[in-house]
Amino acid sequence: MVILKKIQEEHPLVLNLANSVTQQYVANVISYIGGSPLMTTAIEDVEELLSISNSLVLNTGTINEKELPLFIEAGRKANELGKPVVLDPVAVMLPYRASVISRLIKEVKFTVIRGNAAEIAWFAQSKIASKGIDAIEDNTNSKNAIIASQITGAVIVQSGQVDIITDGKSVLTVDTHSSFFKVNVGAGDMLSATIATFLAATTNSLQGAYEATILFGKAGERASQLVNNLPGDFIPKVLDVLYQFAQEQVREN
Ligand SMILES: Nc1ncnc2c1ncn2[C@@H]1O[C@H](COP(=O)(O)OP(=O)(O)OP(=O)(O)O)[C@@H](O)[C@H]1O
Ligand SMILES: Cc1ncsc1CCO
Ligand SMILES: [Mg+2]
Repeated sequence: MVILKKIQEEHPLVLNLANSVTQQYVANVISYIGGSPLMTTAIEDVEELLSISNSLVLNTGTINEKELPLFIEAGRKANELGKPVVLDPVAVMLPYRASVISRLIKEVKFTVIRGNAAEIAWFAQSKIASKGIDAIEDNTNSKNAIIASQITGAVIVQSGQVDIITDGKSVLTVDTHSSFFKVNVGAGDMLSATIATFLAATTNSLQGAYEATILFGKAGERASQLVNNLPGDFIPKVLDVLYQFAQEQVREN
């Protein structure tokens, strides 16, 4: 895990325009794996913060019309400064959100787009059954992810029972087995932030997204063994295991 080791040496700063539901989990996942999280909602602040950040996450889970200029400004400045940008397009299948993301992707070039099968299908101009933030059909097919990557120019991470990572040419998969990711709200937001932390420590976006997804999946598997068949302790256990994985890298240094 070369990139995880580099994160322990560099403690990259990851700037988040987060949703207002899962911010604490997102901040913690970045911190536990060795990064330094920072959240902002101020357009006045964003240029200064980006100049000291190593990557940016735009999570549109609770975005509104007033906040859209902040998201566009942050994404454009990150592009100008050559900092990687991850998009988490929460429930982009719903009409208002679709209009927001359409405007955002016109102005900002994304390094990685991470979403569930229904969200990624939207970028491929296709459709997968969904309800609100959730994909109902669990698509393990890479077709939409490949098309989405070719249309957007971003590396796509399509999360689900099997995670699919593609740059439109190569397709990598992560097939780990965790009991409680699906029911815990925010696991996807945490994965997006984990990916952004990895991108802050490598210039290889496909490999960075892949290694981040493996790490997160493995933490889920180990956490599943630590919980007593109930979901409430699952995310804290995932965070504990991620911390342990990161500390193993520190000890190896
Ligand atoms: N059916 C499943 N079985 C096992 N793991 C899953 C399953 N679906 C998703 N996951 C895992 O859950 C994590 C989050 O992915 P998911 O697709 O649920 O994101 P999401 O829908 O954006 O979640 P949220 O909106 O709650 O943040 C990933 O690590 C993924 O591998
Ligand atoms: C439940 C929910 N609603 C908007 S964002 C969010 C967290 C999952 O992304
Ligand atoms: Mg989500």
